[in-house]
Amino acid sequence: MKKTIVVYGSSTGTCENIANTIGSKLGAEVINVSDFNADTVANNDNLILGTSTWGAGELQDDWYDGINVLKEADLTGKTVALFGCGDCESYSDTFCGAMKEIYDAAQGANILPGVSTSDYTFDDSDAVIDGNFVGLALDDVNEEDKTEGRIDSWIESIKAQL
Ligand SMILES: Cc1cc2nc3c(=O)[nH]c(=O)nc-3n(C[C@H](O)[C@H](O)[C@H](O)COP(=O)(O)O)c2cc1C
Repeated sequence: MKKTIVVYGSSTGTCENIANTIGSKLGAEVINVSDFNADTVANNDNLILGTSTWGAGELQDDWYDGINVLKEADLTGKTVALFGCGDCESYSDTFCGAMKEIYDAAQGANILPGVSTSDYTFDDSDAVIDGNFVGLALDDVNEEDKTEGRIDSWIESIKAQL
């Protein structure tokens, strides 16, 4: 695996825990997005980027500066994988929607495929393109029992490209 970093934005610790799990499974460094900057991009080949979704399909607050870092960076040759935390019952219309904002900002990188929506129950999400989430969607609020298996399958599906 090339040089890899996990970057998360988290308001109440859920996405942070997920990021730490992913980081330990990959053996990768994990940082809060508030510490994400141009050097982070320059010094890593693989960026694993995660956000929870707040408001109605909006980014976790700390990600707004991170989005600008991504937009201003030269992402040529970088590989990006996305993950998101949400709540498919209380926010069924905007489930994990914030991943799409990071996906849009990361255009120019090689963005690895996300997961099929077939394992999820929700009404709508901006983060779905052609039947797939743009990253790994997780609902640790209602489906905590599925989280680790979802992480493991997703890592299995992307690790050869990292
Ligand atoms: C006020 C509020 C708004 C939320 N909006 C959404 C949403 O639009 N879509 C979604 O999937 N989850 C939504 N959630 C659920 C959070 O994303 C979920 O609780 C997540 O695990 C929080 O992760 P964090 O602690 O890492 O920030 C919302 C939660 C709250 C309290």
